Amino acid sequence: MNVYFDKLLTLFGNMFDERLKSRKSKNSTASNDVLDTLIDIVEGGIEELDRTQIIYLLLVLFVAGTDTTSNTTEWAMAELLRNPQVLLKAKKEMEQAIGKGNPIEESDISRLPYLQAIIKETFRMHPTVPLLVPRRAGSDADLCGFKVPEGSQVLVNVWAIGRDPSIWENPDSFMPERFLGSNIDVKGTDFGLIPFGAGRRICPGLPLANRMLHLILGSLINCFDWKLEDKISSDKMDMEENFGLTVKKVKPLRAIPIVV
Ligand code: HEM
Repeated sequence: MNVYFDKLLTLFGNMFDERLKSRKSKNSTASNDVLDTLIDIVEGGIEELDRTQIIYLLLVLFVAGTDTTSNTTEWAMAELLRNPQVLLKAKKEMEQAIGKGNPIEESDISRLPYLQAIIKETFRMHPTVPLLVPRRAGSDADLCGFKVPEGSQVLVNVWAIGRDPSIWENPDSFMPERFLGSNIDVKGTDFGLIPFGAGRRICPGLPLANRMLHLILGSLINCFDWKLEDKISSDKMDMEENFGLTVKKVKPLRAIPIVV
C-alpha cells in the first residue's frame, strides 16, 4: 500500500511543480480546478499551506473519491442487471427525456427522477462506507435507553440502517420506486439514508460524487445495452459482499456492453 501512496505522492508532486511553472509562463490560462484553487489560496495569503500539505490533500481526495464512486457504480450496475425490469424502465425514462443513445448532461439530471431513485436505492442497499468514520462520544449520552459513556468509540452502522425493516418495507428488495414522490435524500438530514455520513464530518465530496454517479450511470444505461458474461442468468448473479472499510463485491461484476 505504501508503495502505491509513494507513487501517487510523486505523481501529485510533479503535477504541482508543473502547474506552478505553467502559471508563471506568459501564455498560461487558468484551469480553475482543485489544484489552481489551492495555489490561489496560498498565493492570496488566505491559508498557510505548503507543497507537502497540498500534495497530501490531493492524495486524500484521490483515495477517498475513487473506490467509493467506482464501487457504487458497480453495485448499481449489478442491481440493474439483476433487475432487468428496473433497467428497462430507466432506459425508457432516458429515451423520452434525452433521446436514445445520447450522453447525459448535468442539466438533464433533474428531469430523470427514476435514475435519481435508482442511485438512492443503491446507496440504501450498498453504502460503500458501511460504518462511516468512527466517532468518539464527547460526553455521556443516553441513546434510546443505551448508556454511551464519554470517550466511547461509536460506529454508525449505515449498512444495517439501510436494511432495517422498521424503516424500509421489503428492505432486501431493490425497489427504486420507494423513492419516487419522496423527499428523502442522501444529504445528511434523513437519518435512514446517510451513505455520505452526516454532521460536521459529512463527506465533502458529496456534491461531486452524486453528480458523477448520475452522469456515469445515466450514460451506461442510455448508451449501451448490457448482458452478463458466460450467459449467467440475472437470478443466478453472485451478490456476495466483502466487508471492510468499504463494501466491495466479492466477485467483480463482468458485463458486456453493446452499443445501442
Ligand atoms: C459514492 C461516493 C462517496 C461516498 C459514498 C462517500 C462516503 C463518505 C463517508 C461515509 C465519509 C465519512 C463521513 C462521516 O463519517 O460522517 C466520507 C468522508 C470523506 N470523503 Fe467521501 N464519499 C464518496 C466520494 C467522495 C469523493 C468524490 C471525495 C473527494 C473528491 C470524497 C472525499 C472525502 C473526504 C476528504 C472525507 C473525509 C472528511 C473528514 O474526515 O472530515 N468522498 N465519504
